[in-house]
Amino acid sequence: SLGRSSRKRALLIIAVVAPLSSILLCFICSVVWMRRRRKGKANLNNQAATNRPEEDALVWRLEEKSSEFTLFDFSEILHATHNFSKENLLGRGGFGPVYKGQLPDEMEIAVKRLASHSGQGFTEFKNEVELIAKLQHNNLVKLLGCCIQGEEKVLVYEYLPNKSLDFFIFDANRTTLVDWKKRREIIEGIAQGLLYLHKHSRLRIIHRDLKASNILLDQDMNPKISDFGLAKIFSSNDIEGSTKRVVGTYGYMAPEYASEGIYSIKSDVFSFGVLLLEILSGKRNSGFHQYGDFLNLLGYSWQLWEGGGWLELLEVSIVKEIHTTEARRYVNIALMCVQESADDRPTMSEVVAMLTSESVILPEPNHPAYFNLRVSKVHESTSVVVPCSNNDVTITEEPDGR
Ligand SMILES: Nc1ncnc2c1ncn2[C@@H]1O[C@H](COP(=O)(O)OP(=O)(O)OP(=O)(O)O)[C@@H](O)[C@H]1O
Repeated sequence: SLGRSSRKRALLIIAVVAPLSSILLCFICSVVWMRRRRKGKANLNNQAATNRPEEDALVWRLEEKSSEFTLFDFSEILHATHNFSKENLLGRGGFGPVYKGQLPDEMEIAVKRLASHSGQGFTEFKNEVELIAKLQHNNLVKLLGCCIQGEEKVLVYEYLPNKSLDFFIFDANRTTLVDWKKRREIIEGIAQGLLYLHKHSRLRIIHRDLKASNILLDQDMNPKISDFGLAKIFSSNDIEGSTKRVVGTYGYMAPEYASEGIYSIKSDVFSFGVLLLEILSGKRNSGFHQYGDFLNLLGYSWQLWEGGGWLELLEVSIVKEIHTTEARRYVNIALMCVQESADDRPTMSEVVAMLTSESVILPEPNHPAYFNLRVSKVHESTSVVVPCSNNDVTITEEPDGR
């Protein structure tokens, strides 16, 4: 009877294990099949790609460089986004709409469809693809792949479910969802992401459009810097550039970049400083808001700093959570970042050191001339591209409404 019962048990185990292992086998086969299919499609896609040499070269380079990078077929993108349906629309940026999508393996994605009328479309797209494909950091949005087919240029990113930072910090109903502890983690995450771009990635990258709407939040509210289409690659000796076409966002641009088109890692530091003031205060630097005598947050912050009333700058919900010494330190760091002279601003390595160690002594920030400015026409928080002569100050017009 002992033998019979162990035979029974063996039969029972076989009855349970056999179907399970065949399900597992089917699953592995279908994953392999899907991968092969995608690779095959990518190759077909390459052959079918337009004959423009620039595009061909891009496709070739992508294939060679990054094995994790997927070249999607346009039909896959259409399927994932329900034909770019309204329901899937996440929002519109300076270079086109962004849609939520889902791949056949249920992975959620964000699909950025480059507007065909974007003046700098292909170049911006090409930069973005080339740059992000190489970057790996916890505080950067991951680019999963792209699709180039005829006039269609599409970027596929990991989907981040918690929207962007501006959605929380500038809305009185949501601002309490990000307490001081979370804000501190967000500030440090952004600083680490930017430091990686400036220093620790293989390339030197200047973001050029850092702002609250370009900070996306994952399921744990960790910050991820997005939108690298405007960034530039620099060789290790080249830390500054100049352009006749200023690309950035009103309110976040360093004075030398806005007026002369000069950008450097220090113009990113300026934008970081503005962002830091916004996170501390819950107020936008530019917009229709008026802060005392000043039409922007920078002037207002300087006024409070010099009068010793900087505690007033802080968002009311965080005032009770933050120690006065720590609050002063953060305002001090922010004001150092937005100093008028790029040379006076700290590097992101220094910023990270100041943020993470209380033993780092902070110098007093220099009083900038724009403290006295009454900026009257700066009012948008959307990326703009403005032609810029190296002699003229161009931030005088309102950007086009979209
Ligand atoms: N990876 C993503 N996951 C989830 N939502 C995203 C993702 N990327 C972008 N979005 C959302 O799509 C919208 C448009 O984003 P996009 O980056 O194109 O423009 P923006 O940052 O709002 O503006 P601009 O182009 O002026 O910088 C935003 O609401 C953003 O939150």
